[in-house]
Amino acid sequence: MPTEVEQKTGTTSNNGNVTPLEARTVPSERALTIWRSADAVCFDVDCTITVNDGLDLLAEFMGVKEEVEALTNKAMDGTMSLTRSLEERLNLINCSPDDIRRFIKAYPPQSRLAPGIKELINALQKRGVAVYLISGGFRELLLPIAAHLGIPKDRVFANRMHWQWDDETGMPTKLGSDAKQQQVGFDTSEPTARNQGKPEAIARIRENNPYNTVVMIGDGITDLEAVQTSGGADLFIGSGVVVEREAVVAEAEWYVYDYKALVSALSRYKVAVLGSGAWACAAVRMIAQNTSQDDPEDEFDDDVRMWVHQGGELVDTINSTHENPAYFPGIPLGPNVIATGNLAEAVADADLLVFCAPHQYIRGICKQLMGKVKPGAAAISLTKGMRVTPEGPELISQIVRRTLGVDCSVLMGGNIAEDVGREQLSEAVIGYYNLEHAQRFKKLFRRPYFRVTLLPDPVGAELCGTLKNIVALGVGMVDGMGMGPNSKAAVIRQGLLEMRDFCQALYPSVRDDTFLECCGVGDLVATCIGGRHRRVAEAWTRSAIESAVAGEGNGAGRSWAELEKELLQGQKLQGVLTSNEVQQILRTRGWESKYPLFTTINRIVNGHLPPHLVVDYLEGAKADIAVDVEEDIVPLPRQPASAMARLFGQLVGGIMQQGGAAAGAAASAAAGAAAGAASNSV
Ligand SMILES: NC(=O)c1ccc[n+]([C@@H]2O[C@H](COP(=O)([O-])OP(=O)(O)OC[C@H]3O[C@@H](n4cnc5c(N)ncnc54)[C@H](O)[C@@H]3O)[C@@H](O)[C@H]2O)c1
Ligand SMILES: O=P(O)(O)OC[C@H](O)CO
Repeated sequence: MPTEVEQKTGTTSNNGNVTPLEARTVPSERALTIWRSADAVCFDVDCTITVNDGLDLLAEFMGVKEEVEALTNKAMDGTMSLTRSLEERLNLINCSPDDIRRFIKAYPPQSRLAPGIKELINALQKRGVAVYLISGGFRELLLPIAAHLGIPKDRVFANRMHWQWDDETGMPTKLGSDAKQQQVGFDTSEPTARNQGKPEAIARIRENNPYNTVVMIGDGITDLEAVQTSGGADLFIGSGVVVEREAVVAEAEWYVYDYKALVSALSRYKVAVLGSGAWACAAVRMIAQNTSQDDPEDEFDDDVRMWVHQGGELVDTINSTHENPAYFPGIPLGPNVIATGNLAEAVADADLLVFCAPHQYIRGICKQLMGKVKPGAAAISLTKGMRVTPEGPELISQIVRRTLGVDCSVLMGGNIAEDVGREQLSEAVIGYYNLEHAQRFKKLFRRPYFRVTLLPDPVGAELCGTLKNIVALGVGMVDGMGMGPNSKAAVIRQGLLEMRDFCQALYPSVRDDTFLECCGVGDLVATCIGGRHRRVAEAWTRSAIESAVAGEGNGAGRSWAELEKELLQGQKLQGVLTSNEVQQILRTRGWESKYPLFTTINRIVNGHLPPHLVVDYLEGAKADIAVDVEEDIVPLPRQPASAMARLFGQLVGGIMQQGGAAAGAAASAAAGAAAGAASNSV
């Protein structure tokens, strides 16, 4: 086998042929897909044994080596018709059945198998792939090889010798002493007896078997024909394991010097999910359903590894009960989900990486993964959030790409984890740069209840998933004040508008129609109806009002951290952090007034304005609030300033005096006044 250097420089290989510069040893995606989905693989016998289909060796055995070899090469190089070359070779060899028996005894198949061929055929057969031998050689010489490789006789396509029958003994024999008269001939009606015979043999195989995908592997020009004729093979793989032919190297879509390359390309994609929260569990469940499913392509390894941040007991519980009681109780993940607390172990050998942890941890996870990810792996991020650095914003998929050097798509949509776990209809898009990776991920995620479409706007999709969390906080505030659907719809509409403007201001390539997709308006509506951000923001607002009414805690109510812990029980509330991150961008770019809803929500979240102003966001954004940019970029915001809290308390007190249950309506009316007061007092 030539070394990599020899291949690249076009030097002479060990068999005397010149290796072309462009040896196609790296399969195209097309070739890989066909190879992995093959129902039948046909081998030319020449590339399964170290000496040309036995005929050359038989020639040596019969003492006519050089003459026969020359004829073989003429047929292989296409300079002589196959039929003629066979006739002439057979005439020269001129053997009897007894000669063949002696020959096979002298050269048993196991002594001349090509390196790695048995392992390759075993691997194919283990996968349920039908293996054939198709050869321009002779059945009489090939059947022992087929038997040794575990290939049934009826899967051997080759020529058949004709024998003369001895009048005396009734046994097949050769005649007389004159070589010319001893010719036994062969059956020229077999397709393999002529050029174009291999595609014809494959067409026959296809006629008699329901194969969708057939691959031909060989080292000669007649093998290459298998793919150049309609009805023949879907893919030709050139083999340089035994002999390398320039014409074949030049034409083969994929060329191998070692059968190990084919065995390893057969192996299925291994999947690792990084995260074990509710959405990670819903995702791993879908993935595990798909990888364990019997599908014709069978592209994925059944087992799916899931990294569990907590490790320890939770890992053991998941592996023994196949459930994650901490984040996804009552919903089975699947017996083929294998949890591990070891990040490196989770990604070892993984071809497909699914990132699904809260956004604030992704950078740390990636740092730990540097140098541990398989080269050529592809990633997808399900995480909603972004990072803001002094240099500007960085999306989660960008962090993955930058730190690990792998392609990273995103999967976004209105996907409340528990609903997906209950197999209720949900939609998602895969935003992608690399279409082939996106298609593979689509196969990994799509389920009858989970519709996945591809969207060539990865940035738009990811930012939508990030920004909707801010709007959901606003909707939760509206709920917390007891306001109805009209007010929520108004906040949602303005939120969608600001989401679009913000995305396109930062990334002008983001498409308008992305906002009408399930990652845009779909996710926004789902989160604002049933998400945790809405729920926690509602509780936060109610608590603030109650505390103000009771005159306790300076009207501050309970903190976000406290409510996150109590209501989400380990799940993370990313929207508060995202609001601060987005606000830093708005502030540093002087865009706050262009995004009045985002700005007002951020000021409310941080206690600079009362919640009522969420429905009067134009006023909220006008308030002249001095904030320390650096100080604001903290994981959880500080409590309201005491001056603000007092103001908030007075305001709510006034509202409550106006009519108890009607407080919500009154609150919105009072919001304008509050904004003015707030701007004066902070
Ligand atoms: N929950 C949903 O319905 C849903 C739906 C769609 C998208 N998402 C997004 O998916 C991502 C993950 O959400 P989720 O619901 O799976 O999890 P989550 O947001 O509820 O967070 C819990 C997970 O965070 C992990 N965690 C806690 N501390 C950690 C640390 N220091 N380092 C690393 N991991 C840590 C926990 O182990 C647990 O797996 C988020 O970005 C979220 O916005 C969530
Ligand atoms: O529960 P939330 O608010 O984090 O939203 C969950 C998902 O992002 C909805 O698609």
